Amino acid sequence: MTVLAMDRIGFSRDGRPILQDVSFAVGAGEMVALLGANGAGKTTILRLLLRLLHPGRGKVLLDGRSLAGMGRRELASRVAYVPQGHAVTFPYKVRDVVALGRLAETMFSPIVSAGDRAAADAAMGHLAIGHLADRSYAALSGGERQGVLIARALAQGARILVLDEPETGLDYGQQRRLFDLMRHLAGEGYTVIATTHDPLRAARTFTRAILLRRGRIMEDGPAGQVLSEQTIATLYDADA
Ligand SMILES: Nc1ncnc2c1ncn2[C@@H]1O[C@H](COP(=O)(O)OP(=O)(O)OP(=O)(O)O)[C@@H](O)[C@H]1O
Repeated sequence: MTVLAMDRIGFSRDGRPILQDVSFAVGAGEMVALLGANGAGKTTILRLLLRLLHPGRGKVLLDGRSLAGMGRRELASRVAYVPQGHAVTFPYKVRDVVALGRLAETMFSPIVSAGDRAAADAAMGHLAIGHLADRSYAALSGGERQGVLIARALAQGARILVLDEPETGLDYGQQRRLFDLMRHLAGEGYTVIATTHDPLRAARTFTRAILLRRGRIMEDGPAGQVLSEQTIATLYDADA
């Protein structure tokens, strides 16, 4: 069943088309890779899904309802963003970073309740990172940080996770653990949508790939089939 969809989306900046006629529908339990050359429009799609941008044409639909009329709180409880593992200078403990996911529920109240703490602990337990709870977030490795940011998204209560190049800066082992985790969550019915610059891994790991070329969908289908040598060559050859 479709949980999140784009219906004939068009988006321009300064009169320049960035996305044209982009349509797709994603169901629960799908793990979707969004691939394309630099500037193809991947991040723009993520930002539209999170309603950080508004489409010029078409609609983004969550459970069949347009995002346009949805409250910020409702949206945040359904769709969570996992940014690239960013560096922080403040000495937050991991538990506090995960509890920040509850801000969507507490409407930005600075008070984190016992319930919020319990949700944060549950999310860390779910991802088997409870042992990091009292560590400083700033002192974690890139892979550990990504795990914490995913826990924050789970603490938010969202079942749809939107990740921006989650493998960036991670070594091979950390990448593998991260993708295993994403696959595990998809197996539990979470919807995972991630941009990536690694077509070979996407072909092996994701259930589905959407290939974006110059703001249009070039291919959309089972990742292992869609990501052939030929399509990968076309996708990344800007002059072709
Ligand atoms: N704030 C902005 N103002 C003007 N143009 C922008 C802005 N953000 C993005 N763009 C343009 O929109 C197009 C799509 O950008 P987007 O970031 O979605 O691409 P991407 O596929 O995510 O690229 P990358 O792989 O480099 O992250 C690019 O041509 C980019 O220059």
